[in-house]
Amino acid sequence: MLRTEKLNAGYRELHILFDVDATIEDNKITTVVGPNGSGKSTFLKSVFGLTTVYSGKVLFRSEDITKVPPHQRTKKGIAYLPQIDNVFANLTVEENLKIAGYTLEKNELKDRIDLALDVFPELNKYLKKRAGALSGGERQFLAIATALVRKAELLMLDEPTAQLSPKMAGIIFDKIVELRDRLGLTILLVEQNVTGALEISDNAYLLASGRVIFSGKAEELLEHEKFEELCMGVGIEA
Ligand SMILES: Nc1ncnc2c1ncn2[C@@H]1O[C@H](COP(=O)(O)OP(=O)(O)OP(=O)(O)O)[C@@H](O)[C@H]1O
Repeated sequence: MLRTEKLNAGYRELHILFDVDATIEDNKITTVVGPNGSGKSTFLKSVFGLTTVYSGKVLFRSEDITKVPPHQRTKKGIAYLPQIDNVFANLTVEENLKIAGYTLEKNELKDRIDLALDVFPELNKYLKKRAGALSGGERQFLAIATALVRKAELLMLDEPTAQLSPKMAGIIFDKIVELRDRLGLTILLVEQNVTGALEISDNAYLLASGRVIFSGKAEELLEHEKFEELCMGVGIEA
């Protein structure tokens, strides 16, 4: 579904990603792990068009989208949910869902909201509540629900379980699996909760200092004899 080829990207003159080759397969969960500052979020932002790309390509369904602005990537079915500020805190849950689908015609909007609420029935009782008053987990539900209303096919989530209780993190992981299995979505995940994320993932990438140092099956990475060293950044040459 999505491929990057020799992607070099960063923030103006600050070069962060080096020659990143990645293939994000359809209907799979792919997790990007790596030490703090290794460029995981920058990778998601680059796929969404929020960084400076110096060279290389981003291909979505074989189309070169490297120069396509973010709002058009959204229209193509790519959703990027940053760790914070991923909902409108001052609007109600219902308003957030409606705004997400503002380009849809009325019946379709209703169908998409029904679908989102079917995946996240927990939100039903909060429709009139301000999003800012939701718990961290509920806010993640809402953020993902708005992506469903927007008809996302590739859903990129940046640390969706950050600051959540282990129980709520487990629920979020279960929902992510449901999005893959029930709705056929393709998920690209960045997580600090490495083990939890890899356990639900099909594929994995490990970044260190902006370079891919492992790519393969998630279980291969989980079972790697140097798993902890690799993921904590200990012993990795910068
Ligand atoms: N908007 C920005 N402008 C300039 N530099 C940035 C910006 N965002 C991130 N960086 C820098 O890019 C580098 C990679 O950051 P990034 O957030 O991609 O890493 P990460 O692997 O997601 O880290 P973490 O696990 O700590 O979230 C860091 O050195 C960071 O300071």
